[in-house]
Amino acid sequence: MAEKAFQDYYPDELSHCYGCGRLNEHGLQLKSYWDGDETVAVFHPRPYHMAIPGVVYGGLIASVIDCHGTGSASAAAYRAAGREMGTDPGFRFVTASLRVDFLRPTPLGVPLEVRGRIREVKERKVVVAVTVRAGGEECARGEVVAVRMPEHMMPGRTTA
Ligand SMILES: CCCCCCCCCCCCCC(=O)SCCNC(=O)CCNC(=O)[C@H](O)C(C)(C)COP(=O)(O)OP(=O)(O)OC[C@H]1O[C@@H](n2cnc3c(N)ncnc32)[C@H](O)[C@@H]1OP(=O)(O)O
Repeated sequence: MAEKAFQDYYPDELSHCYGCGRLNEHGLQLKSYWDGDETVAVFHPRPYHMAIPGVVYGGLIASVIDCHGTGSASAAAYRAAGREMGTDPGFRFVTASLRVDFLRPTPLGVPLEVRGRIREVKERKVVVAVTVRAGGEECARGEVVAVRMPEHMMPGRTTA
């Protein structure tokens, strides 16, 4: 059986995110995995993910960093707790802060390798450093501060 991506463990009601929701047919459907102590995702930008001809749109790059970071945060919290992903109670994270540095133009037409390194794991917060490479060259890097999703953000909850 093929390895499940972190995002494949998200419950249905939390699988509609534009960047990583497996149930969002219009979204990017990013898939992230462990690779030793790092996390990795490969994303193939479409021709319309364009900034200027030949160059990937920066917002797309920010989106893949964001969702790779929050997925990695969830996986890291499970690993730190010695638990299997998908077991209850769930470690669900949202983005508190997203920083992106664009180091050079990211070429369209080649896959992007997105790698995460877990910088910090606390009870409510995980910090993930992320790099984006195209054709082996680092084109962007960023940092995601992910915080445990507040109960009031759960779908169907209307009160804080
Ligand atoms: C099986 C797995 C399931 C997984 C399902 C997942 C589905 C995911 C779906 C896909 C999602 C895709 C992604 C998306 O698109 S998620 C959508 C975009 N994000 C949001 O809408 C979040 C909106 N913001 C909030 O709700 C609150 O501000 C949050 C919850 C984020 C923090 O609330 P609150 O402020 O009350 O938190 P705290 O006081 O307990 O602080 C806790 C720690 O966090 C640190 N901090 C806080 N803010 C920041 C900041 N701006 N920079 C740096 N650090 C910050 C803080 O210093 C503290 O650190 P420390 O002092 O402990 O060191």
